[in-house]
Amino acid sequence: AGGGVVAALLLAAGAAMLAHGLFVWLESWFSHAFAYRVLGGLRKDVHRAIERAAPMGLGRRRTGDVVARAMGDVETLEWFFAHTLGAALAALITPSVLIGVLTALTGPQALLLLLPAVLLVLVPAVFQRRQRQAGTELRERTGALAVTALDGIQSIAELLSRGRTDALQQQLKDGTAGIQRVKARIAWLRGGEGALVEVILAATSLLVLLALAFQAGEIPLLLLPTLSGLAMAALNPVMGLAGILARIGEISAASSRVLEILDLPDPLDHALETAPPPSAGRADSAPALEFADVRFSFPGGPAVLDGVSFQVPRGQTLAIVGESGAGKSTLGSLMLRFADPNDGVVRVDGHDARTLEPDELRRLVALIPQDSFVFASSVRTNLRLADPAAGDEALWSALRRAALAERIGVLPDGLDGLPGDRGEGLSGGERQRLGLARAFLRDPEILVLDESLASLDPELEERILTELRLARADRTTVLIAHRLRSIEAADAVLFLAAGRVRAQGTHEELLHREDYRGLLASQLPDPPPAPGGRAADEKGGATHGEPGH
Ligand SMILES: Nc1ncnc2c1ncn2[C@@H]1O[C@H](COP(=O)(O)OP(=O)(O)OP(=O)(O)O)[C@@H](O)[C@H]1O
Repeated sequence: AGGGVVAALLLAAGAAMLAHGLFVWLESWFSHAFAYRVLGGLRKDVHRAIERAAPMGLGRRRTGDVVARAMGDVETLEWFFAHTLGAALAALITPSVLIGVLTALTGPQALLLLLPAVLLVLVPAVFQRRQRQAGTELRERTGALAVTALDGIQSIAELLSRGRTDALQQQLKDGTAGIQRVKARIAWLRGGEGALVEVILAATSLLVLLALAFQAGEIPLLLLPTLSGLAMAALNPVMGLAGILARIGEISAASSRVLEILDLPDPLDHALETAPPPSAGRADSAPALEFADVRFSFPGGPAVLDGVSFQVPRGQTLAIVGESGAGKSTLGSLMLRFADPNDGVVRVDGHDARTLEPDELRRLVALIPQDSFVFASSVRTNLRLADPAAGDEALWSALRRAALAERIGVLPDGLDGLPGDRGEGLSGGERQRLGLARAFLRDPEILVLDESLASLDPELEERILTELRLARADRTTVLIAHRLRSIEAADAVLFLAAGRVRAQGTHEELLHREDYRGLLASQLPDPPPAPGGRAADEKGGATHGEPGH
């Protein structure tokens, strides 16, 4: 009879091995497919949240840390999702089957094996609080190190010029040492968990042997090793699950960091987007751009714009001037719907900007920032950002109008190349012109230039302003400008001070104001002899002094 049982056991073991192999394979495939499906969505959501919030600043979060969250933390979650489901299934199925077989062969005392199985899963819980603390600290330190490394690369010229690279290296060293310390603590905790697991296993195998020894009369001796082997095999997958649960601290830290990104406040008010169909077309009589009593503040901050009202008729150019920090760039951000005002309305072509989807609005309005971002790619790719379908002819024409064709023409690879990793082989002004070439390519109805001509010499500035005028007669342009030449080129000037409209009118009109002349003092020619100048001042004060017009 013993031989029959052995044959049956061997057969069962062979079948179990096959089933196990198949299960591992399917599980791995399924879990990964599942994890990547779930987390592919998560990655997208994380990027969307960053995209929403980033133009107006990520608060006190720093780029390197945000990148660490979007990449490393999401990856940790991916690992967890990809492995936990299968491990949990295996920890359920394998012990149930094996303990069932053992119960059939040796009697109900085999059910006692459930006890160590439960104990093994509980081990991580003992260490969980401390693991979570260590996990959070590890994630934070990793993020901080990423910030230091990224800042270090981006500020390298500054650091070198100040002889501060030693300090950076020290910081990197300290950061790494800090991470090592936390990792050592985690290893210590894991070691404790491992030891506890080993103790439970050793006790179990001892008890199994003892139990089998007591039954020695009833069970063929030959079967004892097999049976005790089966008993321990029942606990194996449980240990696998316990191993994954041991990382729960790190994983919960990663997920709360990712959730923090997903919960970044949305600076846009989407409630009106579905309201009136914007396809109703533009109201030709309406100004291209209008701000009506707009107020805006950053979360928790003071008012940056405080009751700003102005209009720009279609085809006209408005220059926005004001001291540093007056709120000029913030005005530009609201035109692009990087944020919506707290109060008041921004209208584009007569439509409340909040009724236009951001993408739709940004087809009408384009912003050229002071530092146009140059991607680590070719000139062609960099330009096609503005118009993905543009052919070479259009690209060259845009480059010509941005006065950059000659410089790109002498590159060995032409449009396919780009000097430097991210255009470092171009001068500041050339990079700025690359940004302007994007504007020519796109030819938006409303163009906002935020100090985008600041790095150009006066001739180039003049030339680009002329090209912009020629390119599209009905274009409305907003120039955020410090330089006289740009301001003089505008049809009207909006003079902003501390978030309020100090005055508006033509440049000539505003020149009568002392504060306006004060702002431009270093660029204005010496004032004419006394009598005329003083009279103009007083007259200007009376006509244009009232704010908000
Ligand atoms: N992301 C932000 N979070 C909080 N406050 C901000 C943020 N960005 C700008 N501010 C503040 O808002 C105010 C207006 O800034 P803004 O950039 O609009 O000024 P600006 O007139 O364009 O200045 P500059 O000529 O120096 O570029 C400033 O006081 C600035 O400190």
